[in-house]
Amino acid sequence: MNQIIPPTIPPALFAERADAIAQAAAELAASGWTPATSSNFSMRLDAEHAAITISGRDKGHLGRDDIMLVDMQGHAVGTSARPSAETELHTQIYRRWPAMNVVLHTHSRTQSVASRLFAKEGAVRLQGWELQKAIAGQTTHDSELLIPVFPNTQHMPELVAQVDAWLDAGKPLHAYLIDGHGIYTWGRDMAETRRHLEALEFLLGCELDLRRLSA
Ligand SMILES: CSC[C@@H](O)[C@@H](O)C(=O)COP(=O)(O)O
Ligand SMILES: [Zn+2]
Repeated sequence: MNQIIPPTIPPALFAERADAIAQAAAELAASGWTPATSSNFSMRLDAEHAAITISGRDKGHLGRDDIMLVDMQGHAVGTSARPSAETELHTQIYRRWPAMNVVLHTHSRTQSVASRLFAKEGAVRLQGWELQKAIAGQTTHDSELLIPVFPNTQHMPELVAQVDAWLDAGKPLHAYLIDGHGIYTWGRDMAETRRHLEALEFLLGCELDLRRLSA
């Protein structure tokens, strides 16, 4: 893949972010959270650009050549490669929150099953779990942490509009599920975003267990 890097972006920065994405993706894939080329990952490079996975690549075996540049409207920059089909969901996060620098999207079995089970209720309501405090800004297990479940669609502007509507209603958002699809979460850096993803995977698994055991 021939990636031309704009002069305002240090090539070493792109390489560092691409390596960080590839490493995180390999670890998440090893956990079985990225089956069959699913999932996508990105990191902000500056106010105008993000590095993101090229569409359709095996997320367990990414190299620098599998990561490309996009602008904050989700358009490819300096390459004819095709960015993730879900790029607009990443750039929406970067546009809305200048402090957010990483977006991770995975398709684990737990995330997928939870998204279907809780779709009718429109959200997973997390309360009483100590691990809620792994989410930035959450200080107690007593708070209610809502993870919305948005209907799936192949038309990204519809998904973007659903997320915008949630945020424009003033509701807090740290992550969302897409029905029958997977989870999106984000953070200020890779470590924080991985922590969010791991905590949510654990919490969704606990909620599924509770439903199963109380059935
Ligand atoms: C392989 S099915 C999953 C895809 O449709 C999509 O949801 C996904 O997560 C990966 O798409 P991609 O375009 O590779 O970023
Ligand atoms: Zn997906």
